[in-house]
Amino acid sequence: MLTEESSLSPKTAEDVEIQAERRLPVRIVLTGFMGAGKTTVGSLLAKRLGYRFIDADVEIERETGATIAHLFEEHGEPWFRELEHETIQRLLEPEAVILALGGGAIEDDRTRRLLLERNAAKLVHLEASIETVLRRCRGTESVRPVLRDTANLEARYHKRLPLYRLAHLNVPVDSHTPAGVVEIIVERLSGQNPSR
Ligand SMILES: Nc1ncnc2c1ncn2[C@@H]1O[C@H](COP(=O)(O)OP(=O)(O)OP(=O)(O)O)[C@@H](O)[C@H]1O
Ligand SMILES: O=C(O)C1=C[C@@H](O)[C@@H](O)[C@H](O)C1
Ligand SMILES: [Mg+2]
Repeated sequence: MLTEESSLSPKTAEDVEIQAERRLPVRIVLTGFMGAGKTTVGSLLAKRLGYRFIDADVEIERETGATIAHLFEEHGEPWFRELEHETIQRLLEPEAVILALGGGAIEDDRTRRLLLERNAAKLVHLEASIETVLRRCRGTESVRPVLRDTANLEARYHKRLPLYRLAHLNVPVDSHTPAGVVEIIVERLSGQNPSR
């Protein structure tokens, strides 16, 4: 005779996967250096899970009616970080959301606290090497103003790395396709393959 537990337990590998995916966090936030793939992977991950995808950079541009490059030039980076913090706080209110952060959001103390201490979301770091970042972002200086500061770019990368690594989950991305990165995130966050 089946015990209550065994009759309720999942029977197929597909059932196991569906149950595990139901345990996924209601908000997943992607962080990482410019070019790590936050926008690309975030949009795919949202489709995969049926969540809404939001890109903080795109929201800031939409709400201000100005490009990020213009905001940096006109108001400077500290002003931008303040606006970015307020925007992220607001964007984290709804559930079933994948939020791609701007590459520098992690530098702001209040943003880090919001992401790491309040348990509102799972923070996922897409970790790309400096070589990958430079290759993927080549020629995009007009839309990524921080790239123009070439003298400080490597130092910025190394200053940010330990901050990104505070994330709940770190995923090395250099040798994975965007779809591959999505599968790793789903597996890890649903506990299907926690050791990877
Ligand atoms: N896993 C990947 N493999 C190969 N190319 C990738 C991968 N992920 C992203 N790319 C490519 O790298 C470039 C940068 O990706 P994307 O814009 O998603 O990065 P980002 O982290 O959102 O950058 P930013 O911080 O500037 O917004 C794009 O051309 C994208 O197609
Ligand atoms: O790395 C950074 O500091 C930035 C990355 C982009 O996503 C934008 O948020 C902006 O260009 C700043
Ligand atoms: Mg992006």
